[in-house]
Amino acid sequence: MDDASTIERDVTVKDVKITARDVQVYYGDNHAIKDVTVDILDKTVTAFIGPSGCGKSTFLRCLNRMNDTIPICRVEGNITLDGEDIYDKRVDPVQLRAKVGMVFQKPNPFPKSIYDNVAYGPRIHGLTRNRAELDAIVEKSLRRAALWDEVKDRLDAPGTGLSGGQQQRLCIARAVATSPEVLLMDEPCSALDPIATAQVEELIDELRARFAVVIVTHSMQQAARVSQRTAFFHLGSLVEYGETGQIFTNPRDPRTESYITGRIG
Ligand SMILES: Nc1ncnc2c1ncn2[C@@H]1O[C@H](COP(=O)(O)OP(=O)(O)OP(=O)(O)O)[C@@H](O)[C@H]1O
Repeated sequence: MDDASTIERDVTVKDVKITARDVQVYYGDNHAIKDVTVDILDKTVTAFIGPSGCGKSTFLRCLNRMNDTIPICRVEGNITLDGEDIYDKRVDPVQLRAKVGMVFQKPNPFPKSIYDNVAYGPRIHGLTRNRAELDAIVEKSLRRAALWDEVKDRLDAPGTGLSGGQQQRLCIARAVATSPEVLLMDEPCSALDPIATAQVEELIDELRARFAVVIVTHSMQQAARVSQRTAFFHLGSLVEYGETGQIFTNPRDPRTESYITGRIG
């Protein structure tokens, strides 16, 4: 076996966190995701890019069963997390979402204190035995979200009183507080100014030391800056998936090339 195939084999065996096989998603009669098969790697940032309406968010939501909450939405195919079928009847979607956390486009802190926003998940999942343990998780999560220094003196203040960028980092702290294994981010910077965007991008890079991160983004510059792997979607299909540098410098499919050079989208 040559070196290249050894490397490829190492990646597929050791580092795959999520597998998707022949995934179809329908909203009523609208076939929104067609035959998507992909392996998402652990400790890697994967970017989903593609023109508006191509299905990026829909596919992202399949990975923690958020589509279950949309009555007309139907998901077919197979998706596993660490080899376990996440659509198995025995899987509790609420538990799954603690393992596969999500951060949305618009920062959406609960109308609670900064502390309670972060403590919410550990409380409902019973992750701590006493206040000291909860305090420790809140501090660790806020540190991981690069927000601790800015809020440590006002943990009782409302989360909604923070700036947009701080609110988004609070939502990231809330998501990491349940010790997820995967973090899904749906255009997490689209409501942020350039400084807050840069902070969140830096944070994403740090988060990948611990988690698999999947980010939907409209910004190709952002995908190039933060991700190691990129998936290009078009009209509900996964057209091309590979190492980010290769996708942006040497795309194999003409549709990918048209998108990254600005001819479609
Ligand atoms: N809640 C929903 N109910 C019905 N149809 C939906 C719903 N969400 C998405 N769709 C449809 O599914 C298709 C894919 O939409 P989706 O939002 O996943 O694309 P996207 O690539 O994330 O788009 P954008 O970049 O504009 O956010 C579209 O045809 C859209 O109209």
